[in-house]
Amino acid sequence: MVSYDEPCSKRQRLLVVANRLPVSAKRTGENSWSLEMSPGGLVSGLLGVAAEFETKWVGWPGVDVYDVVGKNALSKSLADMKCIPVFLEEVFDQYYNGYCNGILWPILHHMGLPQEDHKDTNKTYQTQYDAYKKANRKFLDVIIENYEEGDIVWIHDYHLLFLPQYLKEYNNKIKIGWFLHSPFPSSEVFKTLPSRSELLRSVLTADLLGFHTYDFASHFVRTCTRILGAEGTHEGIVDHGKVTRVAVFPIGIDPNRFIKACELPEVGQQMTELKKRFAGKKVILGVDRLDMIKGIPQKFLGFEKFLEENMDWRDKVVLVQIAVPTRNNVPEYQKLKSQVHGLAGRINGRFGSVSSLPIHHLDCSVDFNFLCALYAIADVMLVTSLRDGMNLVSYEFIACQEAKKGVLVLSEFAGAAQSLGAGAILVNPWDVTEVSSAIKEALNMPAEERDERHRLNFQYVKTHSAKKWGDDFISELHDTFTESDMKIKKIPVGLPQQDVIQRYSKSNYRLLILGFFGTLTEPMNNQNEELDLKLNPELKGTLKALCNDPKTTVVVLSRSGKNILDKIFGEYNIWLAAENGMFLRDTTGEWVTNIPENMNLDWVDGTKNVFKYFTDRTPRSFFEASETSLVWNYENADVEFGRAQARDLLQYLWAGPISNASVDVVRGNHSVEVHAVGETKGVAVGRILEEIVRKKSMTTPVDYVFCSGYFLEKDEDIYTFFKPEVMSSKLSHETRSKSSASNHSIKKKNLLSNVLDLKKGNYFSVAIGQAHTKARYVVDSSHDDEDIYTFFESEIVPSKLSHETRSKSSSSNIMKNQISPNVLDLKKENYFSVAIGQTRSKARYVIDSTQDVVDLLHKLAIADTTTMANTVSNSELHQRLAMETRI
Ligand SMILES: O=P(O)(O)OC[C@H]1O[C@H](O[C@H]2O[C@H](CO)[C@@H](O)[C@H](O)[C@H]2O)[C@H](O)[C@@H](O)[C@@H]1O
Ligand SMILES: O=c1ccn([C@@H]2O[C@H](COP(=O)(O)OP(=O)(O)O)[C@@H](O)[C@H]2O)c(=O)[nH]1
Repeated sequence: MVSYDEPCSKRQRLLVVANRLPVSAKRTGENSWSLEMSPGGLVSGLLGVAAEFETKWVGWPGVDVYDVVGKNALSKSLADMKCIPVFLEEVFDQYYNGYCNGILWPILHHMGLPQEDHKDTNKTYQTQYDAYKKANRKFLDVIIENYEEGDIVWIHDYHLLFLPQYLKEYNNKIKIGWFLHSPFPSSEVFKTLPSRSELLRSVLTADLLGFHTYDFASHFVRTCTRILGAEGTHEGIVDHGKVTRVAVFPIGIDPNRFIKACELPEVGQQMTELKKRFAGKKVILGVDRLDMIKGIPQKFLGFEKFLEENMDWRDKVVLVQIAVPTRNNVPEYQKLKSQVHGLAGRINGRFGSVSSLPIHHLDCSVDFNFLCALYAIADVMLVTSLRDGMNLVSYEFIACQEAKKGVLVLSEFAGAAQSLGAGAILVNPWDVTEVSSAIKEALNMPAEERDERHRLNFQYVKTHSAKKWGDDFISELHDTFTESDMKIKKIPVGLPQQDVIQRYSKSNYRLLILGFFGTLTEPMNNQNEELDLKLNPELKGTLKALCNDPKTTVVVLSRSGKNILDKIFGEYNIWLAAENGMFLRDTTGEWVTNIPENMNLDWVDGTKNVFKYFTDRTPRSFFEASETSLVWNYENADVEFGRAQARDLLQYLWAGPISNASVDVVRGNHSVEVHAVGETKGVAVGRILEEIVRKKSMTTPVDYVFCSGYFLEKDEDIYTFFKPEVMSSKLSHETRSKSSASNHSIKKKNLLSNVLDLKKGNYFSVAIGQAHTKARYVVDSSHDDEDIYTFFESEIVPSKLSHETRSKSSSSNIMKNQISPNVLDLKKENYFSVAIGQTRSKARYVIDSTQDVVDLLHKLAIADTTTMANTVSNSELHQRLAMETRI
């Protein structure tokens, strides 16, 4: 029975959340319940942890209770044990028997997804999945009721994959750890699971993810890279800029609990009785839940072969198998029971006699003391799991064998094989001959070898206890949370929408600088190649309204070529910068080139050949070529293969066409871009400002800037463009080499003067979904383009610049030095740079999704006509826009 220390205010509060509470309830009357310890290693392991913390358990009490009287009485009894019940009621069957144990369990244990039974429309994959989500919400509700600030929430196992996400949505500050007690399968197996991405993304919202072994952890990381396209690093998983720590924590037991139990007179008595019962025979012990993963049929087949081949052992050995009933309502488990009974009957029929049976099979659980007695008298422990998270039974056997020093025969597919492999005889349970030989070896093993093997294992079991496991996990969770908290402090804040709109409507001349790909395009899933890019239909009316507003100038900055931008934006009164500003188009549709006269483009043909070569050899990759840049994109290809190919491609490029060329190479998440030196979005903005001033006879200075998009780091100079330190920063080596650009700018100096009047709060740089950005704000998505945001900033001095980015940032600085003091009147608050979908941006603000930018643009489009712009619904906005722009 579980016991707990008295609460102590100094101890860390811990909410342990697992499907199963450590005690299971049985109704003894309307108002009364009896509680007994729940079976399974998860409970055993956690009992060793609970006393260290001020622990409360949240979980299912092992019974369905529907009546209020019963629920209240049970909750009260459980409260004494520091247990809080989650009543799963009508969702239980489809959640636990269905989704958890019928679908997830086989997948996690490499057993394949069962065929969906289409005849049973009440229990489909979808209904079970829905029940699973509902059950996770029920757990959430109970946690919310009991959560106190500062609590650590430690979630356990595959039953609760949605809980980290639900909890973070409720309160992002809750420290959440999640531990998987089962194995994690190879990505090829996990891939077969419908909703695989949703499940992975949810669990990745936790702060720390733990696995028993390195193999399981690396399977998980690899699955995330292959299925989500996330990045696996030494820290864990980086997905959309969010880092989730992944680490290995092998569980243990409380060894002293077993050692002490073996010293109890009552246990001694049981041991004597057992020895008497099996006198003259060696005892092989199996203790498993009656589960497919435990390989009980394989164990019996191995034992049968041993008896076949070793006649002299037939009446000198007995296999005692405790098969603890489990998940009785899952059809696969019912079938397994008949199969195991059939095999035991066959073997006993073949090799038994009137006076003795080779297999003693018990379909029941046994009490703790009797279990210890069994462990202590056994000569051999036989564990033949086909796949097992850890297998604590093998640890418990070792803890009880100080006197006897019996032999552990252990499946190489149990997590325990990694920790107890040195002392155990490892077997492949599928290989019946190997199991048979291992039994023989174990039974015949000399005492010295048994001692040595036992010593190794006992040492491990003693030192790697459940307490150590829990301490390690919680301390890692603390560290992870503190680190991520520190990182979060550097993250730009969410975009203050109301402020953006109010300042917009109060300003006299606004500049909206927008990225194209991923910002104004249709949602990313529908876009495979740049040639297919289309303007997000939701934005057509909005853009028209903004472009036609005489007080607003809209600029679209893109890596795309002139033709694509012309095709898409031809009808708009808009400024366009193609190929990252190498070409500019004003509102009349006239393009001007910004390519320096002496620009060397000799590298282009050779680079195209390399890109073509890799495109041919990397299924689903493609490349885009414009006059001054080339991009090879593998976002639709197999991620790992794409990354390996990208590394090779770079070797080819550096060894060949670009070895002496004046180019920048930018490695995106799923792309490699090569372009002529000197084009960043920051530089482009400088040129655009010059052109705007040249072409428009401006009487009012620009007093509001909103800048948002997915920008590569190199392009983030746009965010800091207006910051005084940057404007006055010393010119570096690279800047000097761009002197032609600077001369050009100096010539424009007078022309640009007095054109900007930007108060600090009127500048909004917004990264989409990035935490480390130069933009002032962030929204979320997947494309990889940044440097534009810092163009308008001045406090941010560019951090260490890579070989590729140095030349660009400096060239944008030179533009800033020349332009901004004269053209911009941008008080800090009047510049809004917004990065999309990134967590490492220099933008001032961060927003979660492109849709946030789309909605904001809708609101800006009508901001002058309504003071309620920030409160109207999207459908209302659409209606108003439709009227205003007659679309
Ligand atoms: O709660 P049940 O459905 O009856 O199942 C019992 C537990 O089975 C699994 O246990 C695992 O945890 C052990 C400790 O980490 C590990 O040694 C073993 O290999 C696993 O099978 C399951 O993961 C638990 O959630 C269940 O409670
Ligand atoms: O009748 C029994 C026999 C065993 N166990 C316990 O069940 C756990 C099994 O854990 P293991 O990690 O081996 O496998 P799991 O059942 O969790 O998959 C061990 O702690 C055993 O002491 C139990 O509760 N009742």
